[in-house]
Amino acid sequence: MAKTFTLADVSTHKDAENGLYIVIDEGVYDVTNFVDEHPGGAKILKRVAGKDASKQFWKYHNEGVLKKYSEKLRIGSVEEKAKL
Ligand code: HEM
Repeated sequence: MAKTFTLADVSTHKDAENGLYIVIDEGVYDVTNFVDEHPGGAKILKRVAGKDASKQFWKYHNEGVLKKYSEKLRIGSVEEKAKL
């Protein structure tokens, strides 16, 4: 969890081969193994892989969802954002 990523690092993880990472606020989440169980569907998650999906995430979920899944999916923080 202590790992820090740049947005450029995250952007290289946008397909099954390299894994699917998404950014929500200052957190980086590895959703590679979660896409197929995502209640909102795999397609919508794959579309934002490698990107900052904070805006989309907060449109459809609340804090409770993030808390519940953080332990399983969060792999680190975004370097640029951690400094803000
Ligand atoms: C770590 C990332 C994510 C997790 C853990 C997650 C988890 C969930 C869960 C548990 C639900 C079921 C509804 C609920 O309990 O609120 C859901 C629904 C949904 N999610 Fe996600 N989600 C993630 C990212 C995203 C992103 C990035 C998008 C959009 C690009 C998205 C779009 C949706 C949509 C459209 C629904 C259905 C909402 C509805 O039926 O009203 N999700 N997600």
